[in-house]
Amino acid sequence: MLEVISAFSYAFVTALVLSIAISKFMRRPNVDSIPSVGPGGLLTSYWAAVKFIFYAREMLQEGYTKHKGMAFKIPGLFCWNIFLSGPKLVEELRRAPEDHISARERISDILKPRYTIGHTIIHNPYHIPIILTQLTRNLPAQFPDILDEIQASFDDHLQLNGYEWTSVPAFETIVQVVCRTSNRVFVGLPLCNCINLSSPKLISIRPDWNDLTSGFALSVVKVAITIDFFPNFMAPLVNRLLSNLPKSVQRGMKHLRPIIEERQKCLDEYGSGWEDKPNDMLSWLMDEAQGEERSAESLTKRMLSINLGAIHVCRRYHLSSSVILFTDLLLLLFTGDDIYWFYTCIVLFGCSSSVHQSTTRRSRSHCRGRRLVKSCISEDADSFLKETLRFDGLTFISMLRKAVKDFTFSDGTFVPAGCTVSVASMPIHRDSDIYKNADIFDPFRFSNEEQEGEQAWHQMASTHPGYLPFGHRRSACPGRFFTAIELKTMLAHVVVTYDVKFRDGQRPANVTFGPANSPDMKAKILFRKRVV
Ligand code: HEM
Repeated sequence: MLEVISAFSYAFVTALVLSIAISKFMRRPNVDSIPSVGPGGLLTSYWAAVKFIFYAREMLQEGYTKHKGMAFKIPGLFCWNIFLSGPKLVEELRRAPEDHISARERISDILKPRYTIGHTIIHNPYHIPIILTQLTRNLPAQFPDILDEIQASFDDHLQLNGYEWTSVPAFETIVQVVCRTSNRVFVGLPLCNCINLSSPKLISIRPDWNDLTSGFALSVVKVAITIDFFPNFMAPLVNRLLSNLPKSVQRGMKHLRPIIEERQKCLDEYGSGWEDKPNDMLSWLMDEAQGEERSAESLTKRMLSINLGAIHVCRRYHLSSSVILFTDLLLLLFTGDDIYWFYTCIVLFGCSSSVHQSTTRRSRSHCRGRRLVKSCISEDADSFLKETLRFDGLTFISMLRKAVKDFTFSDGTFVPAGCTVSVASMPIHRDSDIYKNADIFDPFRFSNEEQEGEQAWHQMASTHPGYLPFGHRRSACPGRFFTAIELKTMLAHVVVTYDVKFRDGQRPANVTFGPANSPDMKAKILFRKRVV
């Protein structure tokens, strides 16, 4: 009897999902004039949509090769996905008005902010100019803290025993390091001791706050994905059953409320004359927040959302992050012996391996600190990261948008309201008309003046129609300057401080899901203290 009931439930759920999918499909706008990759019929297009989950790279490459400089489309389960290629269309997409082609609407479709992070985060994004300007401007002042936190968090999470090799999960370790480093800049040391007048005893809030911020991103994404599978009218119910936003906000407020209240007290008392005012994200937010946004609850939601962008967002939704990039970079660096040695020599000893041979142990360790700082800002480190993003792109597409009104590009490509539009960035990054030897990983491609180095866009954080990991111009990632410094410092620290290898010397294969491409999240790497 139980078996019959369970078979019936499966059949019911399958029928429900299929009928929702078919009804959404039937309402897909007509985009017949745009060439398709894969079949486009009522049922066959489902095959193409499923194929895209496993072969996105190949399908995007096929579209790019056949329709370079134009638009092409690939069916999704519920809508047509339109992809653009070529600098002209990329520039037009960037210039398209937000009320026609909207980044906010697309991100709302993806993250369901009404349910997951709060509607106002998307519709009153006052934190974005703060990330872009205040955070970026303060990077030199923040650098000693960034370096200090990176050193401390690697120490804490690797737990090395003398010079023995220790195996750690790469992704989880990097999540912890990025989480701590970002939050050192976002909210300062565990307790803002300069202002906690009522409780001089320092109590570390860090483990729980770290736990919360690193877990928050994942839970937001899970809820958003689940809601996607239900019709709109059921979203509030699904959300109520699954969402832990209220709990997360309460948990976050336990840590942030006392800090916010103390800071507010000092602001009221000293105003602009408050000499010890903390110089961090929380303070900048408090300076700019208006009305209801000033409450501890709203500020906590805002801080959690900034963490969501900074730490790790979702593979499933083609949003990449510092964590995935750094894990990928580590795997690349320590797979290729040549790359590793060349890079190590540059970081430790300047530019050539002959210097490496001749440098004495004493002078090596003496130079270490200085070199570390120097290498963080070196063009080579920058080029290394930029090349990793180009070559092994964490997603195959960029500039995710949704048409909220019909829009026509200058070449006549007509995008009806409701369709999604993105740029096929992976084939652009591997286009040999843009990059010499595009299929070769050349860590110093952008710092080598004879190649792309002479062009204005050789820096990791600069954007260009031929380089799109952060989007392009106006709505490009505001945290890219911060992430560049954070990751270069992490890279230099790892190379200077540790020897790293895989257990069997083999890099585990990347995992792809639709247009998302990430290193194996379960990969383990071995660390040991570098012998000097
Ligand atoms: C390797 C690291 C990172 C990558 C590859 C990355 C990539 C991106 C991309 C592709 C976008 C969308 C741009 C567009 O729509 O055209 C974006 C948006 C965003 N990123 Fe990042 N990001 C990274 C790190 C960060 C960090 C560290 C922060 C915060 C400090 C951050 C905060 C944001 C925010 C708030 C947005 C939304 C901007 C908006 O809606 O206008 N990101 N990022």
